[in-house]
Amino acid sequence: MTSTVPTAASAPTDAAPTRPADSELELPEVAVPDDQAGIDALRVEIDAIDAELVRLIQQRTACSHAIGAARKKLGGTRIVYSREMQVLQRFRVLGSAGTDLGMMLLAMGRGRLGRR
Ligand SMILES: C=C(O[C@@H]1C=C(C(=O)O)C=C[C@H]1O)C(=O)O
Repeated sequence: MTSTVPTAASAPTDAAPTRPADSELELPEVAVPDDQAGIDALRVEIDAIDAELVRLIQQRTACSHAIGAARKKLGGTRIVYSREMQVLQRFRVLGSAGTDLGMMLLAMGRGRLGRR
């Protein structure tokens, strides 16, 4: 049987116009600091962002597990590859590493059942 689990190979590729090259990512302007205090301030911002990202990833994973458990109870499949491809589409704006990030989030959402 052919596996349809999204992989780096099957994930949306560079061929689609919506995935920018890594050098062309659309990022907000952040002024380059000219002293150590400026670097420290940016690190404070990064730490706050990372803490929020961890919280959001925990929430996302819990939501994903809940949907999977509900579908299992209702007699459906735990994994829906067509939906996973839609999810990956959102991460294309972050370039190739963004696709990798989306794949990692999907793997966390699949949990133990998704491991091959
Ligand atoms: C959460 C769902 O179930 C699974 C997990 C997904 C996810 O983590 O985004 C996406 C599709 C499914 O494989 C869903 O169908 O929305």
